[in-house]
Amino acid sequence: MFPPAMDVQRDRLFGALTRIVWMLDSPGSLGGYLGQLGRDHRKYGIVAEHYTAVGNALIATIRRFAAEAWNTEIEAAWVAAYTAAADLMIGSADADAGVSPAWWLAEVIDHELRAPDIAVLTLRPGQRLDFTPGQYVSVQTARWPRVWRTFSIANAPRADNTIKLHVRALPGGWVSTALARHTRIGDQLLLGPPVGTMALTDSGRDILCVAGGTGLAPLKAIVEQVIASGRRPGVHLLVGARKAVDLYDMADLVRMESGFPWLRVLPVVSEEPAYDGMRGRLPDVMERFHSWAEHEVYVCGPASMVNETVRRLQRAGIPPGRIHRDAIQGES
Ligand SMILES: NC(=O)C1=CN([C@@H]2O[C@H](COP(=O)(O)OP(=O)(O)OC[C@H]3O[C@@H](n4cnc5c(N)ncnc54)[C@H](O)[C@@H]3O)[C@@H](O)[C@H]2O)C=CC1
Repeated sequence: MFPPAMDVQRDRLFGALTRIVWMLDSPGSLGGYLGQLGRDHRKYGIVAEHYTAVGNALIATIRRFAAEAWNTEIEAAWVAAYTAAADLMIGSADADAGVSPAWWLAEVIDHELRAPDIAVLTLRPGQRLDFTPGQYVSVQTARWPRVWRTFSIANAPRADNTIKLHVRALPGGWVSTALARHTRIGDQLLLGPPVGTMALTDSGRDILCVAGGTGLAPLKAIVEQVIASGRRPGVHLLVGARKAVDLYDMADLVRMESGFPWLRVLPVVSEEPAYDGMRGRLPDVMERFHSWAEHEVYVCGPASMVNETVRRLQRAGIPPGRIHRDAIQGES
């Protein structure tokens, strides 16, 4: 079910276990997370019996390495936690099976290399793909069977069911390089179900979006949704790139801006002293530019940039509930 190189899969399993243990005290969020995880696992062909096999192997492994720390009480706690998690995943996979495919076949209908390493792909899934702006999908290419990598959907839902992905070819990134450099119009890709919890809230507040690199994708989808909603909040979209040549979506963003006067798009370049526009690192520019104390804020990009930006927003007194980010597994 999984690719020969298991590094990413192992990280994901460990990440999921860690998250389950941390979230045991908040069953509501744990249920939402495991529900998505269960639906997402359908694309591997996983069925209920596999959960029993994995649970037995997992608990045997922990027992062995825990050595003297292990006792019947701990074993019972692990079995209860694993069983509850597996039941939630199986239940949501079963419910999903009645209404949605396990994966989608999607045709590449457009492929533009917008910067030396960045491509924007337009895909047409063969079946209806319902999603919420801000969500992401896992993608598999024919070049790398069973290797899935996640990319955010970069548009709000469209009548023709097409979606766009923003892909930077990373050094050593199998899927990202295949998508950016070796994929052509007419190729078929596999998509997993849309997942992720970053979504537009209904607060009516003005909005700040801070986008680093291709982290622009889900934020552009959210801004499109604001525009389509008919609401008129003020929206500031800070778009960061290291070099001006990496501002790969400006033509589209400027078009959006001219059609929606409440939107201001602010490109920021961090590593090109001669750049004739706003220069600096995103968290610094964000602080310099304005006070965002009353805004709803959405942040996406490299993990270090997101962490730093969120830290500064919290320091400025913005409550955590108004800061929206998503943990997305990047290419490795
Ligand atoms: N392609 C997609 O659909 C999505 C991608 N992402 C993530 O977004 C990231 C995008 O990466 P690249 O385009 O390569 O971005 P990049 O490395 O070129 O950086 C983009 C911007 O972030 C700033 N930045 C980078 N590190 C920073 C730090 N430590 N502190 C402050 N600012 C920093 C840069 O100055 C620049 O403005 C990846 O980590 C990817 O996993 C997240 C969601 C969706």
